[in-house]
Amino acid sequence: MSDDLLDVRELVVRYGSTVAVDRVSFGLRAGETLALVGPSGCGKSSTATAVLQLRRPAGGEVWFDGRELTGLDERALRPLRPAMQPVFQDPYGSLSPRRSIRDAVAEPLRVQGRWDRATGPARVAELLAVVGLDDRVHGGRLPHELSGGQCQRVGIARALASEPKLLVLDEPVSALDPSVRAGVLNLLADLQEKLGLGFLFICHDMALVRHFADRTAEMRAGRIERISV
Ligand SMILES: Nc1ncnc2c1ncn2[C@@H]1O[C@H](COP(=O)(O)OP(=O)(O)OP(=O)(O)O)[C@@H](O)[C@H]1O
Repeated sequence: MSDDLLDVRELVVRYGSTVAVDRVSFGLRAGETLALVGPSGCGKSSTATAVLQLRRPAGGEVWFDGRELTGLDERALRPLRPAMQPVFQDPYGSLSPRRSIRDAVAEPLRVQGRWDRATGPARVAELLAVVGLDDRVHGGRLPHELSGGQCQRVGIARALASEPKLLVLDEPVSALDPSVRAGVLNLLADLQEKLGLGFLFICHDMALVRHFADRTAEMRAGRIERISV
């Protein structure tokens, strides 16, 4: 075990006979951003979903916050899952189209048994405020009544509701208008500084990665070729 928040060792992901991730290893400290970059199909998203244990890896180890996850069954994983949260590329696709923004942010609290009728609504308003949205203005709206950038902020608020230590950001601004990308990235950077979050940041835009990441892991054909600072 290392001091890293996340320590991935020799990770292997297979789809049938396709080896999508081939013995990938990296570490990530609290408060750090590690970018995963590389051409389409090189295995970035497969690495992310295997780290999150959304798809169980075929081999290797994933140490998260001092626990090895690949050996745990679903029941043992359940209490650990809130601490590692994904934020996906498509802000609308991550939200239920018929559920209000307020409900979307409240859902993780309810699912995790942390909803309190007295304090829950204020907690939701607080989470929306953290991501720059106003519960009174935006809380009652449906996802299609928000902009892409605002929707992605809701996705981030939902992730924060679980009080995570790690965010796995899979192309979080790629679907957004260039004019709103910087705002969302600045928000993420502020949150990281305030909360000490670790970010595994999947991105294909090298200019953005250079600006945003502490270290960059370059993937090709399922393998990490190098990790640079
Ligand atoms: N559900 C799946 N079933 C079969 N093969 C898959 C599946 N998901 C991914 N693959 C394959 O695994 C390899 C890695 O895909 P992955 O989506 O992880 O790459 P990526 O680097 O994230 O690509 P992109 O940048 O285009 O999202 C590719 O060859 C892909 O075709």
